[in-house]
Amino acid sequence: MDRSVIILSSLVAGSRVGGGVSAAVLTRARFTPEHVPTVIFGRHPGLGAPGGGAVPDAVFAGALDGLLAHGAHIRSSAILTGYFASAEQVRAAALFIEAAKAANPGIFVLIDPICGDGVADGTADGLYVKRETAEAIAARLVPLADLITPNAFELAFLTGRPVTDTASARTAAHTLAKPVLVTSVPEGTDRLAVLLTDGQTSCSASVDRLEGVPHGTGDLLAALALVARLDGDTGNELCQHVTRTCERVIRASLDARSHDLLLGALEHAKPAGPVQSSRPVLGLDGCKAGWVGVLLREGAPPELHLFATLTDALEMAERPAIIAIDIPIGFEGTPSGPGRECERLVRKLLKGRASSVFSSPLRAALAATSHAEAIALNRSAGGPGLSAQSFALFKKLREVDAALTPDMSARVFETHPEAGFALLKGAPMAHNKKTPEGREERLALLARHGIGPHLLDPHPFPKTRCAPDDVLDAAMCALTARRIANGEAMSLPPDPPLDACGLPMRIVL
Ligand SMILES: Nc1ncnc2c1ncn2[C@@H]1O[C@H](COP(=O)(O)OP(=O)(O)O)[C@@H](O)[C@H]1O
Ligand SMILES: Cc1ncc(COP(=O)(O)O)c(C=O)c1O
Repeated sequence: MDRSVIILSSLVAGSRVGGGVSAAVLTRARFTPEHVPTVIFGRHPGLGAPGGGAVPDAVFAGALDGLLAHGAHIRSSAILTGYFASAEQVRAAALFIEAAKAANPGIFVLIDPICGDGVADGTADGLYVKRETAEAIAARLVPLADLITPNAFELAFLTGRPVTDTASARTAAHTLAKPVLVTSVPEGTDRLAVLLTDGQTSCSASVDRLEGVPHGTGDLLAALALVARLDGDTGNELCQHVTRTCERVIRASLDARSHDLLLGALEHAKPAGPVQSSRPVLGLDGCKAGWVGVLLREGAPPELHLFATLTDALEMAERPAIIAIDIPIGFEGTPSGPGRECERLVRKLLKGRASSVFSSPLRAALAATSHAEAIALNRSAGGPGLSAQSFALFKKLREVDAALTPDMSARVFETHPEAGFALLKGAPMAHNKKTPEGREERLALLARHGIGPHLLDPHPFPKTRCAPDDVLDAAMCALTARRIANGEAMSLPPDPPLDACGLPMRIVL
């Protein structure tokens, strides 16, 4: 399976709705969209005559046959369906999904049963697609879904039950006997809830009901849910994440007085935020024993952890939502300057302590097994020689590089604790971190930001397993992880280049 996703939905050129929104969200999350349009419109039909028209049924079905012949369904991670122009298109989509599931049982099918909006009383008043199209979606597509994303009206239509609040939404959703993510469930008069239920458990998140919200929010939320699901999120984590991210995009669009959703606000390089800070965050630094971590959780004291491997940290039971790590992520093939761009930018911030920013080796040098070989490989790729200190980190660099994939870049971030301390203080630290004065000034800053001295002082580990400054650095990384989770962090550079493996080369502070 590769990271492609097949989208069967509208193509609305001028408005941020339909399959175009799904494709944009997936692209930002580094999936490759394969979009078969059901209609080609110039603008959203709600804004006036949309122009264009439906893709003829035979053309649509023919394109699906072509995709099957091309093996797209075998390579793809998921199929996402949305807006359909006819019942015949729905039937063709159902046959396509059946064939895809037969060939690739792991393929994930998300059905967004787009058919109407309005009073969710279980009747057909409020359908904006033809009734037979809506009925075909209910009869043919819903049974094939791994996740369904109706709004309150659509859930009521699919189940014949009124949906007036989260309790009635839950009852209606249970009758579908499938995981359902219901959007726009009224919660009193001034809030809207998103409810996720899988038959056994359910969870919800809610937002203020806002005026003048652009079209396309349902498409945005469904695509975000698909990305989250493919990245392994489930339950409350998924529900909170998609609701908050959708809210952020809506608010950014309203702030900019845009009639369309401003998808730039998604900024995949940055994490979703402001997220529920109840999700734990982890700061990590390499140490002799492996990795030392400081875990921050809302309402609980900070915790120290030692991990033998990075994978142990990534998979720890607390499942930190954001992990900030003091180790380079992403390597250049040929040098863009002295070190990666992010390292040059951080050096500028750290006048006086710029030597603490190490220049990463080039990717080719990572394979070296001796210092001499590392120097030779780095030079033959066009880079400078490498210090013994830098070669000493190679084992850790390789471990991180092997463990991370591009889809983890919304969870795992490279940071630089010296720059983090400088940001907290407003100036670079006065003393080297290995001196008693340097330790004192760092402990004091950490204590002021909620990581009290008792956790870190006296040094809690044998020095043969973890050095005192490693723990301070991990604590600083944890504070940065919390800034990232709260949407307060900055990425250097803001729009980072990707390395050959698709990893963003950035330092986040
Ligand atoms: N008026 C609004 N105020 C605040 N959030 C909204 C509003 N409209 C939509 N949203 C958010 O977008 C989500 C999806 O929008 P929704 O209108 O339900 O999709 P659809 O386009 O399928 O009808 C909602 O669950 C909610 O989180
Ligand atoms: C062509 C078309 N019309 C209407 C809609 C419904 O959009 P909304 O619920 O945002 O008004 C969609 C959503 O994808 C669409 O693609």
